[in-house]
Amino acid sequence: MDSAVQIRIHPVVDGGIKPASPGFSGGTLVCECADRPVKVKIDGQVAHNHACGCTKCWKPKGADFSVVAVAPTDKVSVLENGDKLAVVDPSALIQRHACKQCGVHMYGPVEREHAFQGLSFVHPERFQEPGWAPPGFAAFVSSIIESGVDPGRMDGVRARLKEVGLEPYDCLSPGLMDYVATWVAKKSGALPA
Ligand SMILES: N[C@@H](CCC(=O)N[C@@H](CS)C(=O)NCC(=O)O)C(=O)O
Ligand SMILES: [Zn+2]
Ligand SMILES: [Zn+2]
Repeated sequence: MDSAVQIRIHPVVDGGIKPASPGFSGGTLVCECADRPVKVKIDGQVAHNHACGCTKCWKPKGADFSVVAVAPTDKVSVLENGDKLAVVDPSALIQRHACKQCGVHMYGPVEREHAFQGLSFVHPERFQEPGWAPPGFAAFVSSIIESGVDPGRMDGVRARLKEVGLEPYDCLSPGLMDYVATWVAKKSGALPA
């Protein structure tokens, strides 16, 4: 069997990445609960969508990666059943609000002083509407080993990511890393504000 076939990056990647709809103006994220699902509204398109291999981002069952993007926190609102939400790790930079019943992470605002302050991390695959911006790269790829992936599979995983057009990085993409470093340098005074 072709080894690529056995690699499960994520359902929205493995099934063929669908392009964004130019007219997508936002939608509603819905958790996996059949009863009283949590619903979160996002106004506008998401940005910086990517596959993330870290242990902290929510992954659907059987996937080695999450698919996660950002939206401005002021464009995020809980529509229904917010009483089912709880913050997974209050000490983390990203305050991931998960459904206590099904475990899906619904939104994760960055409130701390940070380059990403004012943004919320969301999982676009939970939109009930099509047309959201697809993932464009893969972040924290080596971190999938921390979830138990055999290190010997990494060459195949990286080859598969490249094959589907998701350049693999072991942290964020160079553009985002530069953005974060620039923010830090401006804060410390190493660069003019
Ligand atoms: N190797 C670590 C990496 C965790 C990590 O740094 N995740 C990134 C990408 S989501 C991050 O920005 N985390 C901030 C946070 O979790 O609040 C793991 O897999 O747990
Ligand atoms: Zn749920
Ligand atoms: Zn992550």
